[in-house]
Amino acid sequence: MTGLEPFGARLRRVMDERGPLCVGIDPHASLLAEWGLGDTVDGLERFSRTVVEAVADRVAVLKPQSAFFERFGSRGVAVLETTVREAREAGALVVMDAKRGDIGSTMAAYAEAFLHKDAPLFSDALTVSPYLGYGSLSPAVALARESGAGLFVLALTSNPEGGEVQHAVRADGRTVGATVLGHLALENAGEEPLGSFGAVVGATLGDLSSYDLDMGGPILAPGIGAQGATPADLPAVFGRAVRNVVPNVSRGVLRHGPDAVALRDASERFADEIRAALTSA
Ligand SMILES: O=C(O)c1cc(=O)[nH]c(=O)n1[C@@H]1O[C@H](COP(=O)(O)O)[C@@H](O)[C@H]1O
Repeated sequence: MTGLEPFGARLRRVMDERGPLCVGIDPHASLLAEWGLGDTVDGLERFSRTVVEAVADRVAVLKPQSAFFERFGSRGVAVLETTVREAREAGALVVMDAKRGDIGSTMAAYAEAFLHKDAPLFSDALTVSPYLGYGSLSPAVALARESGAGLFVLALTSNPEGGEVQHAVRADGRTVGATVLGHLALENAGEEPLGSFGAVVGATLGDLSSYDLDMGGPILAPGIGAQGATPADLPAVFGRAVRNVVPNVSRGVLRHGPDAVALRDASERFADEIRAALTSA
């Protein structure tokens, strides 16, 4: 299989051209209602298309949250396929937020579903959970390398409950989260200008100076906007690794719809605030 150029290289380029913002496509039932849309497949389709038309030609990354599409069954998944295709055609990279993770042999099938270049849901990268053991992700790592796709592996998540697993200290004295970051550093070794194997680290987490976040790959940083973090927090949370951060905003942008201009303006405001925060870092 001839793959695309590696995800990390493609991501670095689009981040340099457009800035690093990732807008999440999270069609919550409450947002569909606020937009005056039905909680229906038609509403889902109009919501997703509006977001793609408003911002896919200007942000680096769009991140559809699969659950909000799966909720509608096969017709919702069909909308997800169209959303991914149209976002990619407009020049954004698509991170499929499906947070898959399973025993290795099943993980191979999840990888085929999202990371095989001929799959209907092929995406530039996929969020995955390493909490069945990092090694269980090997089939996804292998297929991502072959396709020129990437992974974002949950390391230190934005939700307060995550700490009981991720900050837990192993027998060797390292935390579970640091162990995940260590695995990613090995995957990305020697990859220039940026590796394809990223971590998810919440922008809400405050001081992370005890973690080595500089692992050669991108860091997807959700939590800005609705979860309380701001672009100004990024330098303090991520330190030197801030140059590799892809900050995600979902509801903070989406609540400005359904007007496309208002959505675009909201996304530009976050992009400007992120640029200002990174410049001062
Ligand atoms: O993997 C993710 O994207 C993710 C990881 C995490 O630790 N926290 C987190 O909020 N997310 C996702 O990021 C998005 C955040 O949405 P907002 O809080 O509306 O900006 C949702 O789609 C979450 O599922």
